[in-house]
Amino acid sequence: MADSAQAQKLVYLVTGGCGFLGEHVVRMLLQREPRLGELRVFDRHLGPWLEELKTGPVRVTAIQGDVTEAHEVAAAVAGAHVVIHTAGLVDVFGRASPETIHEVNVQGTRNVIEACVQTGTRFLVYTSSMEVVGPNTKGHPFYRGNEDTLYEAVHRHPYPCSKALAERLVLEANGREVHGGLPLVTCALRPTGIYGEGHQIMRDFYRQGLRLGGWLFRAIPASVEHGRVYVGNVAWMHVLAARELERRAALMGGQVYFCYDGSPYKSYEDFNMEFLGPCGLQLVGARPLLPYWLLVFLAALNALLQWLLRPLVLYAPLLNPYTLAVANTTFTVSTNKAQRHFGYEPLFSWEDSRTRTILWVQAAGSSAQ
Ligand SMILES: NC(=O)C1=CN([C@@H]2O[C@H](COP(=O)(O)OP(=O)(O)OC[C@H]3O[C@@H](n4cnc5c(N)ncnc54)[C@H](O)[C@@H]3O)[C@@H](O)[C@H]2O)C=CC1
Ligand SMILES: CC(C)[C@@H](O)CC[C@@H](C)[C@H]1CC[C@H]2[C@@H]3[C@H](O)CC4=CC(=O)CC[C@]4(C)[C@H]3CC[C@]12C
Repeated sequence: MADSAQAQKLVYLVTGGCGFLGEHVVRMLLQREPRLGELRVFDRHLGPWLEELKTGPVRVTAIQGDVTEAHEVAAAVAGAHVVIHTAGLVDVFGRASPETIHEVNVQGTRNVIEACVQTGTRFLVYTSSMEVVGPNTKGHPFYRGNEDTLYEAVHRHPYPCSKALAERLVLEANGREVHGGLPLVTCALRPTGIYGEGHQIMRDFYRQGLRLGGWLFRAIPASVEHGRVYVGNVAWMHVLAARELERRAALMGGQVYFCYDGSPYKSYEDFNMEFLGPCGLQLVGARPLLPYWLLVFLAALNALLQWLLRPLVLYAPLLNPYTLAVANTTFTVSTNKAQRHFGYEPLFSWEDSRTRTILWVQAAGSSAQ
């Protein structure tokens, strides 16, 4: 990619490009990557909105494919200059089996790496997660931590296990020789809890509140802080990292970067109310209405019901032992590593992020009526 940016038009591939984050990455690339010649959008489920993107100056190629199929990945990667790998199974609610989560998140990532090596693609940005670090199974808080903070990352749940394994594969692949003899350059971005237009969990909370007459009931102490980051800023960090990865390969190659912005540090539920409150919902209780032991019991009951009902119907409520433990453990980050290494600054202010999200929730809610 050494030629001048204006002269050479580059080919980018975004896996998972029709997902919540992926769509924002696709749109951000089209708006803010002047070197883009072709944008390949690879996803198991292609969105109809892709068609509207095909009328612009950049060639947009929609590829329906599965990252667990190595040949499909290789065909999509061949000829790409940069791969942004966001595809994954984001499941902490027991919808998919542990085997499927591993197959998609780990083997799928392995397939992307091998495709880069075999076809000569040199730059790979991986969407990792805060969950690679924690919260751990011991409930240890991670308070305003950074990439160098010592923390005992202990996982049992399939999702964080798969993200940690995949991230390690990506970082270890940095420096491998690709077809053509040059080295592969990789980095991993670790977003905290992403919110914004298209966040299905936020929509589920909104609809749950509507069903309960406009009320949501506090389950987590307000003192438990959970890091959140606006999806537009996560997309921007991906675009910036992909752009700078060649020029700063020696500095960025094999590195991880937490991804966060100026969104306030609040409990998960209080943060959600920044958007659900203006949409008419109220959070009942200055402190949790139920004792923690009862929440633990109800979460375990949900897990039992999920197991019993699985042959008949998928029962996957928000409350389960894992989501309760994560929500109840402080996890916030504070770092400038991405700013120091590749000049990342949030593109959207907290006020702008909040307004955009509120407008989306209102539209999503009205469609739910
Ligand atoms: N949502 C969040 O709060 C966070 C998400 N992340 C990571 O960001 C990435 C994107 O997550 P979201 O946008 O939230 O999830 P999402 O579920 O909205 O998007 C994932 C996309 O990947 C696609 N996909 C899944 N399996 C596939 C397969 N086998 N082959 C091809 N495509 C496949 C899906 O169709 C979907 O479009 C994931 O890697 C996730 O681990 C990281 C931190 C926080
Ligand atoms: C039912 C109540 C206990 C309620 O408060 C539960 C909230 C719970 C659904 C969320 C609390 C924390 C969230 C996770 C966190 O943001 C980190 C994540 C990173 C990812 O890579 C994927 C999503 C998630 C696991 C996110 C999922 C939803 C929560 C567990």
